[in-house]
Amino acid sequence: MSENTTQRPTVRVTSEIGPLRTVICHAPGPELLAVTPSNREQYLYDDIIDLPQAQSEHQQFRAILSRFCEVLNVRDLLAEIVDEPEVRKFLINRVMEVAPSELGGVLHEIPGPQLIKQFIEGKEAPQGPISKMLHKVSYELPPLPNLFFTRDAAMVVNDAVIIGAMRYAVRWTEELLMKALFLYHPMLRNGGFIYDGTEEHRSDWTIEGGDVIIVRPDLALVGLSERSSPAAIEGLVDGLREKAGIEHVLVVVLPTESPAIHLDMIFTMVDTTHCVVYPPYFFGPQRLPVLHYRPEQKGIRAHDDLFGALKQLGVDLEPIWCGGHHPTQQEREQWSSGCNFVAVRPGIVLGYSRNEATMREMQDRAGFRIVDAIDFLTGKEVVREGERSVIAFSGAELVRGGGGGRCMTMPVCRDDIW
Ligand SMILES: NC(=O)NCCC[C@H](N)C(=O)O
Repeated sequence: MSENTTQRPTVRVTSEIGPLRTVICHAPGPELLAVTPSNREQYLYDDIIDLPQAQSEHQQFRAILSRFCEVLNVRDLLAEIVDEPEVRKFLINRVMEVAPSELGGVLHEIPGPQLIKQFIEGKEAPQGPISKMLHKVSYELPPLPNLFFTRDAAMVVNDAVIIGAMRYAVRWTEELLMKALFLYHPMLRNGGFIYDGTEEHRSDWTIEGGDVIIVRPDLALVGLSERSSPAAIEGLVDGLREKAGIEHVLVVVLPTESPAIHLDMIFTMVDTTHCVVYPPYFFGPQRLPVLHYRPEQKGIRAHDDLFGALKQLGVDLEPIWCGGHHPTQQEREQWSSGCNFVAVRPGIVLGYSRNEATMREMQDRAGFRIVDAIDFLTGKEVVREGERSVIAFSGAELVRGGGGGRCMTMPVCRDDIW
């Protein structure tokens, strides 16, 4: 196979909002059925998802996206490369390191589509007498119920790629699937890895995509969160400068105990001039500290709020308050991914319709038109470029997985806007 880094890159992301051209998603599948009330915490779930309902919500989400860009699916992309001996060997050997079992030899013999199915949906181990008696199931290959949050296990920054170093082992196989795609898939040629989480399993060296936000080609926000650690962020910044031209990193320091696992659960950009935020974390005495890190100078400077720090770097962003101005609604809607929008054009974003107070705020304070997903898909409502709109889709089941529109998309190509 030809090397994915020797030809001109096909991936490029220099902002959060530039016109989206290509995005990677994963339609939730039977892997979600592995989650039960007794193991949900281990699988990083707050609740149990109804699969058919989640699938239909996700289908609607992808249908909206596909009106604006090419939507690639993890399964299809893997299917297109898995029969290459090098890819198959990479996947099987590396997955066996993460989840060792007797299966290795068997996996080499099974057809490509079945192999991918087992990697994603997992493979139950035969029940022994104790498991039978105790009504327990174990897995030889772990299922990946968080894979539909494609944002987290890989990130494109400019022309280069970060492979996540996932905080919890239940998401480690996701890193490998993503790495295989960026290593071998001809549609995903890139400028190389800035950081490769598959080589990094120290528990205090972790970085996940929900914590990486590209504001400008030279400026990234990184959340220091439950999921992304100081050591990994420090390890990342030199690579961000050398491989991706990032000169400024603003580290937003989230509290250790937080309803937000990632930065993108409290902050997303929705236009060149606007972002949606969880107010208590940015305004008032509980606001989060921000550290300005300049890789080139190795220096660090503390700021006491994000907006001040951004202004000093020439970024003037107007915050829209998630949940509006009522604390109860702010908290409720933050929980249901009310800050978590994905932009398909500057000023055109997708978000969960249940977050009504946030939507009203976007309408009243920033002139966003609220467009119902069905009306958009049936052509009853048209979204025009240059006219601010939020396409509101239902995600009552999807949200139980712990994320929203941004979490469910990994942009691989956006037009530059600055
Ligand atoms: N960027 C995001 O916030 N992604 C959501 C990930 C949810 C998933 N259940 C997790 O806990 O990892």
